[in-house]
Amino acid sequence: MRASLIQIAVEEGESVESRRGRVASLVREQAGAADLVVLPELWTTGAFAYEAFTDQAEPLEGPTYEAMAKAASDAGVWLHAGSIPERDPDGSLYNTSLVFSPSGELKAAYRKIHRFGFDKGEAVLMGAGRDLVTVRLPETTVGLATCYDLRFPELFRGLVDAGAETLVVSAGWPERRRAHWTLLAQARAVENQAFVLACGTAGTHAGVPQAGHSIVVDPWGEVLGQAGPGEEILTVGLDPAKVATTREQFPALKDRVLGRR
Ligand SMILES: O=C(O)CCC(=O)C(=O)O
Repeated sequence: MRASLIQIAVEEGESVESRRGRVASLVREQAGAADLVVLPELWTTGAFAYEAFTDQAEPLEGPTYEAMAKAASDAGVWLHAGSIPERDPDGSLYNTSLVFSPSGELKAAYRKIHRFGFDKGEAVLMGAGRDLVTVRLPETTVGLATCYDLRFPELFRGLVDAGAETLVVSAGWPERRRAHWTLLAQARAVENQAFVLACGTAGTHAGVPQAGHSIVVDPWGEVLGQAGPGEEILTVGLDPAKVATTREQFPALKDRVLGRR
């Protein structure tokens, strides 16, 4: 199985419409190169462009949904389309990730559970998701997480309990905490004996330089590939069977004592 993480630069100089078109083209270019394509968090607005959340919020089946469903089916790939600022029919906002099948059908939507910002930004502007979400691909079961979620190991353990073998993290992680990003991605892979595919953004928006350095880690904690700081497509080959062999050969998950389901 091949996965491409599209680490785009999110900058204010580019309109949301233009970025949406550019990202759709990049997804289409993955036809034949990847089975699964992953995009970052809130790439239409930027994860720190708080004012734009309200201005650019869209219904679940809004313009980003439409463009990404079409890009997935044109390319014939599974597409984790990153997240959008979703406006619920009741008016509240959520940071919602979308996963499309190669025929362009929505297979999963995940509302970010842990909102970032403490008492400001996303934490006050957006509602919190409540549900863990997994989606079955032909070769692996994917568990969904978004950015700040990476700091909460219990979410990932819950996804593993729900059958996840590949953990996809869509993010807009800032450069100033890049060391945490790499460390936590590896930790989540090792402790859950799962692949971690973590896709962030490049560039600077709302005055916050982004970390880039999207990363793919295997169930033994080995880094299969890591992007640099700029815009880049990171394509990595994965052997999905490595989850089962790692869990069989080093069965630490079976030795859980606390919180076991
Ligand atoms: O946890 C962090 O350091 C970054 C989190 C973040 O930027 C986000 O969730 O948008």
